[in-house]
Amino acid sequence: MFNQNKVKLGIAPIAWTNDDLPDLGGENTFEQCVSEMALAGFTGSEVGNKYPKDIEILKKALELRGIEICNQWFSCFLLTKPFEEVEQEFRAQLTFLQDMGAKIIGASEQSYSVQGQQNTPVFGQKYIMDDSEWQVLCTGLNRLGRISKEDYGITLTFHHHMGTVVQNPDEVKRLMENTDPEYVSLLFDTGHFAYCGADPLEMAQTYADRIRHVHLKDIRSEVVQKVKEEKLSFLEGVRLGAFTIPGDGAIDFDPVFRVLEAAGYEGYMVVEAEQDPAKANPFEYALNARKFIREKTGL
Ligand SMILES: O=C1C[C@@H](O)[C@H](O)[C@@H](O)C1=O
Ligand SMILES: [Co+2]
Repeated sequence: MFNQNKVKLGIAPIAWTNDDLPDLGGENTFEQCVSEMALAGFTGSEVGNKYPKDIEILKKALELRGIEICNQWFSCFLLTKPFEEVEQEFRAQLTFLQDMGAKIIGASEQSYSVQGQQNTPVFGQKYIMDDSEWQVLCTGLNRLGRISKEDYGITLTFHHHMGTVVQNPDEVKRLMENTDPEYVSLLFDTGHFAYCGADPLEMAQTYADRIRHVHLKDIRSEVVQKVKEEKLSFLEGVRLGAFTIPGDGAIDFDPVFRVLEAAGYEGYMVVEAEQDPAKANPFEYALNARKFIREKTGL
């Protein structure tokens, strides 16, 4: 059994409004989004573009609904920007997260990423780092992780992601082996592992002791196959429904939950299932995801 007091459930606003494809759910308001998250039984949220920039307004809106910010995506450009520039942006985001009471920051290396390019195929076009770039990335992440831990009390988790320099299992392995567990943890995203052809269960088993944040997303295999065959971009795949909520796709979540449970996982598990809200009603899917997690974990 998961420890009911130590494991919390969140959901990402990306199912209501997709920041990478703003026409998806552009009509959904911030208030609708956070109200439906709470109604569906979630207590945590990540941060979307529609969230109020005024921190007091944001805090009040979340408090009214019993929701807290549990993580926010951070785009690192360690390979292509001076470290000091990355550090400055990182500290600004950490200041916000600390103010919001969050304990996690989810970093992704976005240098050379094709994830946001509408017309670049996501399979076969990703950038491969050379040895010196690996060195820059791992050293930079260790430095950022130390800053977030020691100056802000926030854990840096690294988000492996389709179309980025750290996508495949061998890349995640190299990153984990060459970063300090004290400063760099793993943001385990079931959907991104399954999408690139990795086994989320094997990844959970391998990195159980490094996982400090979880994104629960499922994939529709036939859509991922189409993305591969027709050389589509990551975002075209999102529009077509490559991702969905846990329990609605190809991933067997049961053994994954058992591995996290056995490892004594503590922290947030966040449903993150970006798809077209016109086809997949976000409130309905949030309710279904919550029900699925309750049935599989008792949480
Ligand atoms: O954590 C994430 C943040 C999104 O912006 C991203 O594209 C999505 O796929 C994801 O896993
Ligand atoms: Co994710």
